[in-house]
Amino acid sequence: MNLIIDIGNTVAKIAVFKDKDIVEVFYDSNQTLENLPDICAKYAVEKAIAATVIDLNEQVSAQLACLPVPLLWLNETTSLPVENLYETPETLGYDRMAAVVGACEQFPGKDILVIDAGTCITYEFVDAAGRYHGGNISPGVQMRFKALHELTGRLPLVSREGRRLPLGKDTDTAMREGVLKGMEYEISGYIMAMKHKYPELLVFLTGGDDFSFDTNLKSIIFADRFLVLKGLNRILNYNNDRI
Ligand SMILES: Nc1ncnc2c1ncn2[C@@H]1O[C@H](COP(=O)(O)OP(=O)(O)O)[C@@H](O)[C@H]1O
Ligand SMILES: CC(C)(COP(=O)(O)O)[C@@H](O)C(=O)NCCC(=O)O
Ligand SMILES: [K+]
Repeated sequence: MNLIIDIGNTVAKIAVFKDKDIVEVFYDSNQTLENLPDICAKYAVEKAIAATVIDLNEQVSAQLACLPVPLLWLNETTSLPVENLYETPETLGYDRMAAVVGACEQFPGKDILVIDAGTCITYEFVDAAGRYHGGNISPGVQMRFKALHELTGRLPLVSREGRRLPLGKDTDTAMREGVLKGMEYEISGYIMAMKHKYPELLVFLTGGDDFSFDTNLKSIIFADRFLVLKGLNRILNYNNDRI
């Protein structure tokens, strides 16, 4: 079995895979990886892969250093089943690459836009020949709400849940709709622009912040919450002989 560890800016995701299939997924603190000992005790793990977009504290580094199985760190030196055209592979967040690999595995030979809505929203493009062209980074939903509150004198911290109106009638509804509609327009804008350039485009939506919105583009959109984990699993299997 494979142990997959994806350490994000907000949450760590840990999964166990058997071949290509997810057996179980855990959400954990990125400061403690509390569930890791139990997971290792529960499953006959043979090898592991980890990707992180944060600097790990001593506790987490030590936990990973003493895993009882070989551990592959995903970084710019890792062999990948796609070609990486990012000009600074050493600064790339490898959760982005994992999502791309996960998408290519499901639809090889397709032009794909991957949208990952987590702490940040990332947009990645990989072409039908398996070349990752790069992509864009914008603020995630919680970050938008937090920025409006923290960088102004009078705006409260508004939560995503609550009354929605097409045009705000008070501060709460104005801010909620401003953030959520802004994200929806941003996401559908990317999809439309890329679809214009690549008519056969497929789109994957992933990340912890669920997004379903009205669009006539629905038929080309696949939602897959576990795309990064699946991509990491694919990369681990791809590197089987190298770890
Ligand atoms: N079970 C869960 N545990 C933690 N966060 C969750 C969960 N389900 C949904 N979320 C949402 O997912 C967001 C984190 O998304 P994620 O893609 O994991 O971020 P990152 O990779 O940047 O850490 C949180 O801001 C939260 O709103
Ligand atoms: C863009 C990100 C902050 C996204 O992180 P996440 O929302 O998944 O926690 C992360 O991939 C990152 O720190 N990237 C480094 C910069 C780059 O990819 O070029
Ligand atoms: K993200």
